[in-house]
Amino acid sequence: MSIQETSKTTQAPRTEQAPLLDVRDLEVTYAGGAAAVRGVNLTVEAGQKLGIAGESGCGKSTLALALLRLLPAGTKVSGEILLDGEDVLTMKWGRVRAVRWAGASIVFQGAMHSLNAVHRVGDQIAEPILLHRKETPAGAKRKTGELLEHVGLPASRADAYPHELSGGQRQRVMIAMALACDPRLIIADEPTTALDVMIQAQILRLIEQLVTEQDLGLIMISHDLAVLADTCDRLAVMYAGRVVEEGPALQVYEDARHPYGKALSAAFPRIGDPASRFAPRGLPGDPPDPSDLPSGCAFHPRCAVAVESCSREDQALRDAGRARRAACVHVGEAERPGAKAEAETGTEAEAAGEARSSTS
Ligand SMILES: Nc1ncnc2c1ncn2[C@@H]1O[C@H](COP(=O)(O)OP(=O)(O)OP(=O)(O)O)[C@@H](O)[C@H]1O
Repeated sequence: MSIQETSKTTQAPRTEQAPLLDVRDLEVTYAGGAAAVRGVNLTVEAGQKLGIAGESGCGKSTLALALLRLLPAGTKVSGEILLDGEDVLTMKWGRVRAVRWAGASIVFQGAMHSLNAVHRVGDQIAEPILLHRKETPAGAKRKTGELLEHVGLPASRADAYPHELSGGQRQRVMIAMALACDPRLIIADEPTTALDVMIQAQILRLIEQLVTEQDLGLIMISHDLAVLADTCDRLAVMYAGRVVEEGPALQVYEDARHPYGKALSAAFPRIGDPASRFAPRGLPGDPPDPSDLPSGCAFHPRCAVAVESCSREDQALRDAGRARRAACVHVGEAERPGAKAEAETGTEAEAAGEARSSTS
């Protein structure tokens, strides 16, 4: 699994070993002009777990919704979303509806809002099985019971209404529903938000177990880098609609190369470092308005090490060592002509940034 910066004109050949999901140059702009996803490239192979992290508003959910064409009418979407080699963006609607269950399915946060309060959970799980798998009612009932047991609930819970289940049980139902038509890819958008830590850990282990057993691809979205580092193989960090850093999950979490990745990671307690639990650091300022993005690198107004060119030029993802890639002028700068002078300015900017944050 990797995330790549490719030129808009470059089309990688579709080979027999094409990844399960191959997203190329994805751009999403909402009707009001918010550029929520900008030039995202990513791939997910079967059996792999990609975490997508970033502050609220950086475009994580928009990316997830775009993958299954769930965005509101009037939203402009361009690029390619190849699921098993088939472009979701150019499919006919009938095919999109089938792909939403059998190709890839989403587990949303807050199961109470996603489940229909007036229908038994079993009927809600059975519905896509009847519709897309064309099972008989008896076959759909049997499969529903199997799915519930698979996610750790007794088959008899099929008769329960959502309000009769705990938050963790409801989220298990959502996972069973996502698995109803045997998808190849699961997209989990903050699947454990609003659950207590013990239940959160159980749900994360369940998702991991199902992905491994069934050789599924997983995209897990969260603002919690620590949860993603614990669950996923790889991590992509988004800022203002772009992937600014990606690499092996633990390495990105423990040693991010992009100043935003570093700041995000510093905001969480370190595994094995109890002292950090009491000293998580915040990032001054707010993410930019996607309808009015800063010029150059969108992170430069908040960046403690920004140099003059950062307000003019955005950077592509580049090799940051140890299989990581980061979109920052300082990454790999030793080899770049003129880097020394900019780095010195950066040191001054860093000092100024520290002064700013210590006084704020
Ligand atoms: N339907 C919409 N119409 C217009 N703008 C939208 C819409 N949905 C989201 N946005 C904007 O797009 C940007 C990205 O939002 P998105 O929900 O994808 O971010 P996110 O990273 O998932 O945030 P969160 O973690 O809070 O869910 C935000 O600035 C948001 O206000």
